[in-house]
Amino acid sequence: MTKRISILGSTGSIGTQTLDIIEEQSDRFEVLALTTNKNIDLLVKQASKFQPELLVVGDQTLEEDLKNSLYNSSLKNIEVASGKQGLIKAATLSEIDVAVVSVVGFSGVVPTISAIKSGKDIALANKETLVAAGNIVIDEVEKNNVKLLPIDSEHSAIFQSLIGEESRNIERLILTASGGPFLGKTRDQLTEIKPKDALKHPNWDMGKKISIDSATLMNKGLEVIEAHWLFGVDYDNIDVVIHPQSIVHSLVEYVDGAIKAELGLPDMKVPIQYALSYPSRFPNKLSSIDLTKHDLSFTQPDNDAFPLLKLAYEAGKTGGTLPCVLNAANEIAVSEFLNENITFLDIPDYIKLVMNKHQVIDNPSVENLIEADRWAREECLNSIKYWKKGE
Ligand SMILES: NC(=O)C1=CN([C@@H]2O[C@H](COP(=O)(O)OP(=O)(O)OC[C@H]3O[C@@H](n4cnc5c(N)ncnc54)[C@H](OP(=O)(O)O)[C@@H]3O)[C@@H](O)[C@H]2O)C=CC1
Ligand SMILES: CC(=O)[C@@H](O)[C@H](O)COP(=O)(O)O
Ligand SMILES: [Mn+2]
Repeated sequence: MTKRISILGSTGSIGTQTLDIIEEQSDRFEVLALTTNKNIDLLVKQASKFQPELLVVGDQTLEEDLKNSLYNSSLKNIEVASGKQGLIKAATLSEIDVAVVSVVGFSGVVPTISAIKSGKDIALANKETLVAAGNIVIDEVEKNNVKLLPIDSEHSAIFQSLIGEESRNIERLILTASGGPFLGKTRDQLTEIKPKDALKHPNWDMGKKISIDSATLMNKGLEVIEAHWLFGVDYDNIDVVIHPQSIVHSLVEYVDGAIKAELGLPDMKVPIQYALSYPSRFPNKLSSIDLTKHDLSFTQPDNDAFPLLKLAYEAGKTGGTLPCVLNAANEIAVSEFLNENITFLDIPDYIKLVMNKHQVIDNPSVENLIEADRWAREECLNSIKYWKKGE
């Protein structure tokens, strides 16, 4: 039977790789909806290849442009929607079996929760959704009895390492981190970092936001919180090790001392395909590794040069709206760093500033989270403006 899919964020790094897999396995999948934020040229190209029923552009001002691009073509019968409601529509289409959520940032929260409430399985790349709204997402997954399948490489590795095991036998999860492009540098050596240097990830070719998060180690902090919610493991039982080769994608240690892991070359198509084929596996010409050609090493993270990993643990342990605020302030700080309005070393300082001002709400509702996200973005931007004025 073919699986019917919506891809939220089809024009991004994960979205385009998901479509590559679907093209390679075209008898197994059917694409019913595709979404972009602004890249309507690529969206239309994707539509002509995959013939979905619905196209969505996140930026509402581009809805007319998208309609015009379709008007004089064989695609004119495709439905068009835009904005937040459009994303929800794509995530909840009655005919789909699974929503691939590969948008970036907090924009994934409401569509993901809506899809779960409509009984859809979720293939989740968008870690920010679990960071900001993990309590609600997991609640809804249980209530609606849907599958939440991780695409993030570390979480896919842990998910695979947990198959056949009882959760009470987990001693700890061990997330691997590449260390990013500045591994081994001291804080003093990070003062002159430019966005183009921070965007050069040593092992993975990814979107801009996650590439900067990898360079600051915030990506690993977000992944610790993501792992806590996905696998129900306490923060004290989640460790991070630096593994510069990104070949061991993460590990699980059990109470008897045995460790299970998933290994492979750094290639996101493997975890994407697994999320779509689960519980089965499909043969594919995906990367195969020659283990004799790789030395594997593991060291401790440097929390002085890269303070965001520790800060994310603190936010996760406090819980409530604090992880949502950490995420929102990070989204703003990363975007301001990419626009060269703040320095690389400013990123953690602004996030801490916003977190320190926040009044945490426990057991937040979706509305509480939307408000905390809005507040933290505004607070972070205002703090940046204030400090820049004083320069
Ligand atoms: N790339 C990777 O290898 C990995 C990514 N992830 C996670 O997957 C998610 C996607 O990452 P990645 O593919 O790299 O990101 P990209 O920036 O490459 O793509 C993001 C996608 O989301 C769309 N988008 C961006 N902002 C919005 C918005 N406000 N509303 C609606 N759509 C939006 C983009 O549209 P447009 O094209 O117009 O910008 C694009 O389609 C992130 O959460 C990331 O952390 C996890 C593991 C690995
Ligand atoms: C591919 C993937 O899952 C990314 O999250 C990747 O792990 C980022 O690399 P870092 O380990 O440098 O954060
Ligand atoms: Mn990852």
